[in-house]
Amino acid sequence: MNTPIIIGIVIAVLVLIALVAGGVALSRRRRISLSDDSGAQGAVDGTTRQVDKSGGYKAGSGFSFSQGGGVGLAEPPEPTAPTEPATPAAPVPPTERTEVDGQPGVGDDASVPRDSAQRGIQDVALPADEDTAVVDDPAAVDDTAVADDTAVVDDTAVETPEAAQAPAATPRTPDTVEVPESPAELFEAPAPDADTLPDTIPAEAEPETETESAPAAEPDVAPTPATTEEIAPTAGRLNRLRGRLSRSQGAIGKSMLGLLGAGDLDEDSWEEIEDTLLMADLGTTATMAVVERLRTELAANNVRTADEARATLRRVLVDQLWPELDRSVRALPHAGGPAVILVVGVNGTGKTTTTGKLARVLVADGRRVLLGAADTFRAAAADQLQTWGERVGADVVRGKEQADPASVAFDAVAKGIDTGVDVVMIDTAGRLHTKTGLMDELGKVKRVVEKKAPVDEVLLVLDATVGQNGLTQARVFAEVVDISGVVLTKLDGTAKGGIVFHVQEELGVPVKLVGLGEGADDLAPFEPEAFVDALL
Ligand SMILES: Nc1nc2c(ncn2[C@@H]2O[C@H](COP(=O)(O)OP(=O)(O)OP(=O)(O)O)[C@@H](O)[C@H]2O)c(=O)[nH]1
Repeated sequence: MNTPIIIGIVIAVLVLIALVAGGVALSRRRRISLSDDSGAQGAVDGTTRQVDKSGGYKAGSGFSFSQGGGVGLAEPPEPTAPTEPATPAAPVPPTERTEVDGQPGVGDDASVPRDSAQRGIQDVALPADEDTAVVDDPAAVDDTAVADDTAVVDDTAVETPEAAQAPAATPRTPDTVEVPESPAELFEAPAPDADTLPDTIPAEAEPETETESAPAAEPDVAPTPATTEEIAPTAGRLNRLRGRLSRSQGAIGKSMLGLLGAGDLDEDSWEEIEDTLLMADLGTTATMAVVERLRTELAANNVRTADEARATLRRVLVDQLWPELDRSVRALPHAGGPAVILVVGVNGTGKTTTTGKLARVLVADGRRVLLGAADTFRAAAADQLQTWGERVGADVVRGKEQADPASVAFDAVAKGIDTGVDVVMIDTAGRLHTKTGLMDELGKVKRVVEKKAPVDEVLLVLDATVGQNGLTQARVFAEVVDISGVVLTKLDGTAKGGIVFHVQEELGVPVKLVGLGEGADDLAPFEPEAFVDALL
């Protein structure tokens, strides 16, 4: 063989080797093989972190409360403009009801309410000297939104409390509360569901009739009974919530880890991963972001083992939950007045239950809590709240059925200032005959309360089991009031825990609390790391 032929053969072999090597590298970038190396020490990034596989949600640090500075009204309602999320999501204009699954929508009611015909928004009397505070802030009042707000205010109708002189509220430990020695006691005697508790409202506790012309009577404050149920220490009782996210764990965590650990990740696998996330209700934006980051990180970090993949998945999911957001509930008193929390949402999402559960946590924390039953739409709602008040050791201000909710809310805040409580929590109505009626009423409740004290926190309660409809509801509420936090309830009853990602993405507002059951202590602070650990 002559030399040129030998050189040609060598060059051909070299080219062939280069092509094969290039092909392998390319295929490795597109397909990621994972071996089951769960016993191996050392994970990606050199850490040796052991991931909790128990599926337990451990919000070990308890609830975080802070002082608020007041939450303003949302921008004057642009009828079709959705609230701008912090991270731009595909703009979806608020629509009328879109769901077809029979779940309640904003302003819907399953049956025609018995008082729908005569119900309207009534005028509430306000002190004259405080009117200017609101008039000064044109954004705070949109009288076009509340048709009968234009009526003349009767200054005599509400006694003006000495708000400025109200003593600064100091936390105290209620002496009627017995704290159990061990959280185990709570397992032995779970709290009954509020809905199933007997109606304990005595006949004489029925509120006085409120009329526009008559001077407002002292708000009807339901007295706290002498003894209350035992309240669990918040830190210990959160252990009870272990396993409540098991359905979402199966749908997100197990599915994702199964796919990532199955071996070669080709395009079909990535499509399956995408579908898994979408089916768990993460929404398109969060799903695409998670998939994109997973692809990049798995390739860049040369992830090869299932443990490494799990660590990567955990990091990506936690980051997508915006762990840097402030999730403290603004429930601490300030500047001589109580914190004011407005609890809003459609009917049946768990507003009253959440109000009761949160009041329970606050009371256990040594705070004095006053509850305002501004859901005057149905008497049972106020009764339910009053039952909660009795359980947790909080007074309740309520009005007559069909009383103006804004008036009840105003009375509650006034009473809270007078009596020096730490926090006033106002439970609002979740239904009216029309969406417009509900929103007008809610906007008015907030504006009227703000004549007395700033609203520190507006908690939107969403039912995690209703999926996309919850987002539609959320957008409608966000148009009317500045939502400062979301409470996602019934996460125990759904495999779609991914809604947490979607809600935050959509509203740009942090999920602060999660409801994980019907029990009095089944409310937990939302912690991204603990939540993701519970899923994986
Ligand atoms: N499984 C589960 N059920 C919950 C949770 N939170 C609330 N519920 C239940 O949901 C139902 C409705 O709760 P409510 O608190 O009455 O809801 P609401 O929003 O106040 O309803 P309206 O007063 O009609 O506006 C009750 O049976 C609660 O026990 C939760 O986190 N998990």
